[in-house]
Amino acid sequence: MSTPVVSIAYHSGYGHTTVLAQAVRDGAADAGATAHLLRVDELTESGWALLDASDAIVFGSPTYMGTASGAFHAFAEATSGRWFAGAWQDKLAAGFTNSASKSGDKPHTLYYFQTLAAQHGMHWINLGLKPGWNSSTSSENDLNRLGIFAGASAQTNNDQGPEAVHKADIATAEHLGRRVATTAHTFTRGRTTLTP
Ligand SMILES: Cc1cc2nc3c(=O)[nH]c(=O)nc-3n(C[C@H](O)[C@H](O)[C@H](O)COP(=O)(O)O)c2cc1C
Repeated sequence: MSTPVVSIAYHSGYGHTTVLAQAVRDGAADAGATAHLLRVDELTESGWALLDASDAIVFGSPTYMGTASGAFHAFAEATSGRWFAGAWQDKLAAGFTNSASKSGDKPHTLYYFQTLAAQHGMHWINLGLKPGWNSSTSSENDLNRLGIFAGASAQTNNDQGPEAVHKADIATAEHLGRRVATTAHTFTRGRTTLTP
């Protein structure tokens, strides 16, 4: 049985989103995937080769000015050669983001990732969690405490460092990593049965 490969392609300006990227990686590894952590602003040829060989690519970026960071957008533009070649067609995709405000327009960053994935013909994996922290009996320690379905989201105060990333948001990112790895297992096994 082949082990699915999950790559996390992310940017982080000040380290907060790196904490989430590591959590996605840990969740994917916990669910039996080979997981690679790749900064999109430091991608080498071997990094691109890892992305090309991945079953799933998880996009991650802080939310800057209501969308992904400039560094992430530069990476997205650099994937256009893969778009022309259809190189990432039928890979799995998912995403995560972090911002300072509770909303901060961060769903838009995830919708942007969804659009990027769709342009490549990739299959989007959503978070698969009910919203937390939305009733009198729930708490900010709930998984998916920010109530966003498209991917994993985090809110970190703008006057605190990466150590302040909320534990519930880290757990939510780990959940996403496990979900991507589990789905990748299903896809890779399914493809094996379909290939003569
Ligand atoms: C240029 C810039 C733009 C930002 N825009 C937003 C924004 O639109 N919404 C928001 O809530 N926070 C915004 N922030 C705050 C960051 O999202 C927040 O500090 C985040 O934790 C940074 O993650 P990082 O450490 O991975 O770079 C912005 C920060 C910067 C530097």
